[in-house]
Amino acid sequence: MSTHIGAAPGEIAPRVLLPGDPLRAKWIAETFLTDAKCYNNVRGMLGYTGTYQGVPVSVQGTGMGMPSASIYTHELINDYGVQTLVRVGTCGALGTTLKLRDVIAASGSCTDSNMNRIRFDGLIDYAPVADFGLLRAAVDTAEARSIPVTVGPILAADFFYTDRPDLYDRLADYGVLAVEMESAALYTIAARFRAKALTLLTVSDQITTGEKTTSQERQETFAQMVEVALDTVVKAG
Ligand SMILES: O=P(O)(O)O[C@H]1O[C@H](CO)[C@@H](O)[C@H]1O
Ligand SMILES: O=c1cc[nH]c(=O)[nH]1
Repeated sequence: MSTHIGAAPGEIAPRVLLPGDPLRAKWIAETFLTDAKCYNNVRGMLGYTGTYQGVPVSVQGTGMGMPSASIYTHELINDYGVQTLVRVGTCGALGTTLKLRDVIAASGSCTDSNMNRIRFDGLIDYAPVADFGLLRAAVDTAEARSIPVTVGPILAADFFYTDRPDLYDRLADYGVLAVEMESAALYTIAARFRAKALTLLTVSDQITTGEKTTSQERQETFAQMVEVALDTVVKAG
């Protein structure tokens, strides 16, 4: 086992889906995977491995925010040899174009986090980006399933409750689609260790209009995003 994951060697598949919510991990495993077995309950951060279309796939909760997601990403890659990581998260849509339950594929991730400023001594604004093969596979897969997906940059924020909503308006002016809290760390750590990563999101909150989905819906729905993620890891993992 690693410091935060209780799996034995070989119990985690090379392809992993990453929801922030551990109970979404349970729902995904029970709903979409065949013969899913729980391999982790350390800190209640549930992880499962099963098969999808005959291919081994794991699903691991990461918690909320970049420090937590960084721990799971680092250990999955370095302690368990995971090669392909697709986040399946929720987000707040910026601007007015995207609606509740729309699906986004994050081509790149802006961030207000200090993590990469520390990594690069504050001298470089590193640009965390998705793996192109995964992004292309996700777009193809969504098209084959007739699921509309919007591709573009997002913001990975350290704040859920922000004091600076004006910055969200400015980011929307610059084409940033949505805000969530993990993608920049996922993309950066995957790049550092030569793994492949992508973030898929479903709009759970419309920041501009104030519309929201329920916590039950955040935990146990958003099937279209999960189907695209599973097809993507099987096709391009
Ligand atoms: O639904 P998840 O995957 O947790 O993602 C989003 O939801 C949480 C905030 O409610 C943050 O983790 C944010 O990134
Ligand atoms: O507004 C939102 C919704 C989901 N996740 C976030 O980080 N922000």
